[in-house]
Amino acid sequence: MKAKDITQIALMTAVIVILGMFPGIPLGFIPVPIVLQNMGVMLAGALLGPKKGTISVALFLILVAIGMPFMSGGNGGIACFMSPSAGYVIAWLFTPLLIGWAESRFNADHKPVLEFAFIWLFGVLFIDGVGAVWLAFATHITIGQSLIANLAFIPGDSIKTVATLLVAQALLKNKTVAAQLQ
Ligand SMILES: O=C(O)CCCC[C@@H]1SC[C@@H]2NC(=O)N[C@@H]21
Repeated sequence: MKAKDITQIALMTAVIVILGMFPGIPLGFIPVPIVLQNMGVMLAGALLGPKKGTISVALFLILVAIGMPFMSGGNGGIACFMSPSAGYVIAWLFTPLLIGWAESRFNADHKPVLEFAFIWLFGVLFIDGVGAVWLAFATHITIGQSLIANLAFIPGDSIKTVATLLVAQALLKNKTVAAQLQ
């Protein structure tokens, strides 16, 4: 791995940390807040691809696991992987892999409609689905109830998908940036 790859990974991890500085918005009816951090995870897949994107999210999760207060609201530590939100956080690790794989396999020229579809499928539906199943077990509600409650995340997460797409498309349009990201 080259120095530029390590720099890109570290920068993406920093972006996810910075997005965690925005406090979560509690929903009240489930113990999972609306956060911005999942947008960083989408961006990791859309910009860095499956390998570097996954490493950047893994690095973020390792920092959280060893106690860095990098989750929304300043949370950190191994408890973050056992809380009612843990399903989402664990799904974050696989999201860049899925988005990056789908993009490189089916959308190498970054057509916006397809890119939106892949980010939404793996950055919204996948994360919210895994998170909902874990949440059901953690809070002793049915999976159906949990899935219905999770619908509350879909509008905001869809807006984050559009924002991710716009940032990724703008950066990849620049030939120098695109060449660096290869
Ligand atoms: O800070 C945490 O403990 C993790 C919060 C996870 C929040 C999830 S990510 C997907 C969905 N969209 C949101 O805005 N919030 C939830």
